[in-house]
Amino acid sequence: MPTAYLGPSGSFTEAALAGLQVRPGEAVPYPGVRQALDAVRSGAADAAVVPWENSVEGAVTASVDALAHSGDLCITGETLLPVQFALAVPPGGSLSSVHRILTHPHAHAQCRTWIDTHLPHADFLTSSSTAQAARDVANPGNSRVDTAAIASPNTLRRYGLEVIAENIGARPDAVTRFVKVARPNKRLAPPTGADRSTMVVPLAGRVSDLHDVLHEFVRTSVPLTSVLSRPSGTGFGGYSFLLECEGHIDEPPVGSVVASLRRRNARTVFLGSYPRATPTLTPAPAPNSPLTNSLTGSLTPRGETL
Ligand SMILES: O=C(O)C(=O)Cc1ccccc1
Repeated sequence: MPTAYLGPSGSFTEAALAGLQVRPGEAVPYPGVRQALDAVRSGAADAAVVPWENSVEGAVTASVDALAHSGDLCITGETLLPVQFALAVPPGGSLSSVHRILTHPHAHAQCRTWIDTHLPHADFLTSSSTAQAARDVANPGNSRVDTAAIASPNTLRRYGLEVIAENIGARPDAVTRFVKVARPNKRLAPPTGADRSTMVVPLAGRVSDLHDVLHEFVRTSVPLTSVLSRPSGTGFGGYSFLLECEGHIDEPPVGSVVASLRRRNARTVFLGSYPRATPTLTPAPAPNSPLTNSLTGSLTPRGETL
C-alpha cells in the first residue's frame, strides 16, 4: 500500500520520506496536505507524510488543523530534516528581473529577511509546496522571467531553473519536523524509552482551564515539548491546545496525564505515541537520494479519541 506525501516530487516532504522508512517506490505525491490525509482516510494510502513544525517558523498550521480535530488518524512517527532555501528563475532571468516570488508560506516566512533586503517590491504568490512552485515557474506555459521560485537548490535545478541565490533562509541550521500519519491500529508500538506523545485538548475559555491542564504535566513531571493554541473556529474564546510531551502513553506518567485530561474533557484527542527523532547536522539531500537522518522502528500506534 502506498504512502501519500505532500508533493510533487522534489518537495522537502519527499526528502523526509527516507527518515520515516518509506521507500521511493512506495510513495505517491498529493497536491496538498489535506488530500494526502484524505487518501489515508479513504484507504487509498496506508500512511501519509506531512510537514508538522519548523525550528524557525513554528507549526505548519495547515497540517495541524487538518489532523488535530478529526481524531480519525494518528501520528506513528516523526523525522527531522535540515532545510536550505534557494531562489531560481527561468533561464535568461536575473535578480533585477524578479517581480513575483512563488513558494510555500513556510519557505517564504523563513526567507523574509533576505527578500526584504534584495527583492523588497516582489509580490508573493502562495504555492502548495516548494516543489510545486519550482514546477509552476519552470512550466513553459506560464514561465516568465519576472517570476522566481524558492525551493531546495537541487529541486530548482532539477526543474530546469537557474539558481541565482543560495542559502537565503534566515537560519542556516533550520530544521523541519515531518510526521507520518496512519489510520488507528489497535496495536500500539511499545515504548522505546525516547518517545513523544501528541494530544489535542479543547478548552472552554475559563482562565483556570489552561492552568489545570498544564498542572497535570507539572504533577507528573512529564516534560512538555510544545504547546500550540489553535482557534476552535466557533467564535472568539474557544481554543484547542495541541500539546506534545516526552514519553509514551503506555508509561505511567503520560498514561496518567492523558487519563486525567480525558476525565476533564471527553473531547480530548490522543494523536499518538512514537519514537522521538534526533537532530542531525546533515543538509537536505537531493530528491530521491538516500537520507542519513533516521528514526528507529516501524510503528503502528493506535490513535484514539479519548
Ligand atoms: O515539502 C515542501 O516542499 C513544502 O513546501 C513544505 C515545507 C516548506 C518549508 C519547509 C519545509 C517543508
